[in-house]
Amino acid sequence: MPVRAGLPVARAGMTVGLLGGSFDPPHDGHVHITRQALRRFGLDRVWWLVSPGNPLKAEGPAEIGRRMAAARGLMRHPRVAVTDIEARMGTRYTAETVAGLRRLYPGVRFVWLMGSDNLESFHKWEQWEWLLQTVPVGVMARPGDRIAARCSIAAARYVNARLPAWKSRLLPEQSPPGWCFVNVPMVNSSSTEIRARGDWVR
Ligand SMILES: Nc1ncnc2c1ncn2[C@@H]1O[C@H](COP(=O)(O)OP(=O)(O)OP(=O)(O)O)[C@@H](O)[C@H]1O
Ligand SMILES: O=C(O)c1ccc[n+]([C@@H]2O[C@H](COP(=O)([O-])O)[C@@H](O)[C@H]2O)c1
Repeated sequence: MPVRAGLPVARAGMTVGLLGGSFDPPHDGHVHITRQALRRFGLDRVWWLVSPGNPLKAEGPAEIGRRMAAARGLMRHPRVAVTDIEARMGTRYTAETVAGLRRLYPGVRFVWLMGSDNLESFHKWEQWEWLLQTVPVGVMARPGDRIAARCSIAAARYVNARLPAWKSRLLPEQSPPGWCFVNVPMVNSSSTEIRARGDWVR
């Protein structure tokens, strides 16, 4: 299948936030940070990248078709697309995905989005410094992880590249490296907790 088939459309000059995740299952925390990201980072679009599987997690997630269907059922917004881009491109590491998207969408300004728990472990990601030096990164507060994230290895190494929260709407225009932490109102949902309750069985 050509990679373009089934991929969202974006024009050169658009700003697109990428929210990668297992979405196993998707929940209102994902919806909440997506809406916050649109507003706080002044994005034209957000794309959910429903991952074939987090390379750092030993256990695989539920089948991707099921996670995609659940995500599409939950995330309804005219400027948000739920995608299986990584499965289509055959990528697993975020750096590979971002490199592929930049080739497929020349002129589109991508911003990598994540909750603060991911900033804490960001330095363990494949080619994380390349990623930070290639796309701006928008980080949103998540219960329990705000302080540790701001003291993380990545945050400390790139302290000079941090954009203050009051300038968050400038993030997409920022020449990398650039990242911004926004203290959004927090929603205390997690996929782990939903699975533990037995409300989603893999
Ligand atoms: N409640 C939340 N508040 C802020 N960010 C969140 C929240 N839930 C998920 N995220 C962020 O959304 C992205 C995708 O998260 P993911 O699909 O792993 O959900 P999760 O609830 O963290 O899942 P799990 O518990 O299985 O690790 C990550 O960047 C994560 O930090
Ligand atoms: O590229 C990596 O090394 C890497 C390591 C850990 C997580 N990620 C990405 O981070 C996103 C969030 O992952 P998860 O499993 O916490 O939802 C998802 O897009 C993963 O592919 C990427």
